[in-house]
Amino acid sequence: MSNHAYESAARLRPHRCAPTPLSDLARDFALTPARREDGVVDAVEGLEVSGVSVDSGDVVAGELFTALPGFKTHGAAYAPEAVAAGAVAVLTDPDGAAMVHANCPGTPVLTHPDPRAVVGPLAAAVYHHPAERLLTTAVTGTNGKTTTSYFLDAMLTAHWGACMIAGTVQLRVGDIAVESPRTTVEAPVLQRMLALAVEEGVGAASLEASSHAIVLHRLDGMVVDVAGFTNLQRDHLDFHKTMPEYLDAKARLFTPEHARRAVICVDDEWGAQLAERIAVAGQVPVDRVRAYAAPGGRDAAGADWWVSDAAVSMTDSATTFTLHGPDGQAIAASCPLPGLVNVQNAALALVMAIRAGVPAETAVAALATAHNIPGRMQRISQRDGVRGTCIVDFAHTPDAMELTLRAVRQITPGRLIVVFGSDGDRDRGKRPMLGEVCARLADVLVVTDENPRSEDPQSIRDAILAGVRKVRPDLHDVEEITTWRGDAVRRGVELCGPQDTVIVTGKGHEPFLEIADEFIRYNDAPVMREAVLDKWGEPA
Ligand SMILES: CC(=O)N[C@H]1[C@@H](OP(=O)(O)OP(=O)(O)OC[C@H]2O[C@@H](n3ccc(=O)[nH]c3=O)[C@H](O)[C@@H]2O)O[C@H](CO)[C@@H](O)[C@@H]1O[C@H](C)C(=O)N[C@@H](C)C(=O)N[C@H](CCC(=O)O)C(=O)O
Ligand SMILES: Nc1ncnc2c1ncn2[C@@H]1O[C@H](COP(=O)(O)OP(=O)(O)OP(=O)(O)O)[C@@H](O)[C@H]1O
Repeated sequence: MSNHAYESAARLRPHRCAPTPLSDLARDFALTPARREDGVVDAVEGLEVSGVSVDSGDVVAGELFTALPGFKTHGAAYAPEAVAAGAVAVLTDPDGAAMVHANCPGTPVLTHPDPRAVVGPLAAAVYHHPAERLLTTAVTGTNGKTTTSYFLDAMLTAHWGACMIAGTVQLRVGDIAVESPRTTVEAPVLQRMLALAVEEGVGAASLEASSHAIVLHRLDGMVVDVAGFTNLQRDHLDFHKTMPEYLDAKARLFTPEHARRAVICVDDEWGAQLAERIAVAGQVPVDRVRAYAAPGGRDAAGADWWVSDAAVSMTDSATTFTLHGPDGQAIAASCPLPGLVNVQNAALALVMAIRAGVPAETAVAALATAHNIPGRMQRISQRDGVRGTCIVDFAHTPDAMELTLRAVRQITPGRLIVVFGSDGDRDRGKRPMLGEVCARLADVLVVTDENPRSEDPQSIRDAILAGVRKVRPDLHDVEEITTWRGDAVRRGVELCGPQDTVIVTGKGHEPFLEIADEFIRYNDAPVMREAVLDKWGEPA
């Protein structure tokens, strides 16, 4: 998937970018013109660049190709492709320089001991520091980044007229929206998007910041106006090794190099620690938000903003709550997505928006309309006496599934139907666990395929069903759809009565099914929409 998405992200470039002399970049970023084997030093005088790329497949004429030493290979190996696409020069580390000299004899090379660390600030300079001309927010945390960043998108758009999005689901500037290759794109891609946003008169940007991105310098070179933290849960320990190390990565976002203000959810112990750390450092003003106390979490004491009276409305599936502020504010809000986790996301987004200068009433009104987040509790049909509630969601871990099903149960007077599967070539242990959670919390289970990849789909379904049988050997309402995921979604809708909810989980916004080594275009939302239309027709 990433390759398709990465190619399309190439469209998000400014139309004009005044070129920058390479010698200025060499001076400002301590880049050293490389010395060739014959002793001659590469000359950069008179050369100019009008863009930066770290991927050879992404280079357009006039750009500087930055060849990074990678985890798998060295970017210098791809310099010939970059030069063929029109790269003016190559920036790399001393190891890469020899490789580029050997393979691209006429191309000047600059070196830096750590090109990954310098490419963000360098790209910001080449694109003329676009972040300084926009209002920017960034959300980090294990869960809730996408949802919170879409709530912010709605709030910032309501106040500034338009907002750019860069996150897991989408890269969007003005009318151009493309699939996102990852949660946080490489620094040059981000800087280009910001430059395009400035050109297009887009006033604000809502970004997601993954911990990988923070560690790998993808956000270097810009200071976001308001950075927010949702929560920290066990994840990515292959990359960060321990939870404290994982928190350290997130904490870097809340330093003056990266953010002007911090808004931290202190519902879990990690958020509380982080807020404390930022307050002690005293460099970035911090607001603490308590939406609810997660197990091991703190109570309202120690929070600047806190939530009370959270209640689910059965009529429109929204959750209402009151957000109290440090100046005695009592802001009545309605979050269009069910569940306490979304109250956390909504409360965080409201405080971030208010700190970004959005009037509270504008932010509250925008939040109430923000129910159409692709694949995040996305409502395709709303219960109205005739039709049932139909939802597409992204939950794909046992914890997320549990939270999601509990939230959906609260808005379901009838039966809860879940359509789900589990990934192939990934964590096998979670398959029976997903089966167990669904068997405990739902009434009807439709088991299907997610991304079988190289595995036999039957064996994945069998593992899920073993989990189901372990906790509910008596459960009869279990169906296995072996043909095609779309058939399972249609079956779920077919089973859904007027008091029921059907939720399809696991793929959310994702636009492909990965079967064997093929990427097949597929998305749950349009399939469910078509099934809803076939069953009930257009809503009155
Ligand atoms: C672990 C990690 O983050 N790796 C990143 C790292 O890759 P790498 O060091 O392995 O790169 P490599 O394959 O060795 O290639 C070396 C260099 O050659 C370049 N290259 C490579 C091939 C080619 O044809 N042309 C070319 O120019 C690459 O762009 C790279 O700069 O540097 C590359 C760009 O320089 C990133 O694209 C790559 O992200 C990979 C694709 C990735 O999957 N990252 C994931 C783990 C990630 O970042 N995930 C987080 C979200 C996590 C979450 O919350 O779920 C995210 O922000 O999406
Ligand atoms: N605040 C939250 N706390 C815990 N779980 C959450 C929270 N918000 C959402 N979730 C769960 O996590 C899933 C993914 O939500 P979301 O996409 O907003 O998070 P994310 O951090 O962007 O994750 P990803 O990068 O994988 O998209 C949701 O389907 C929901 O089940």
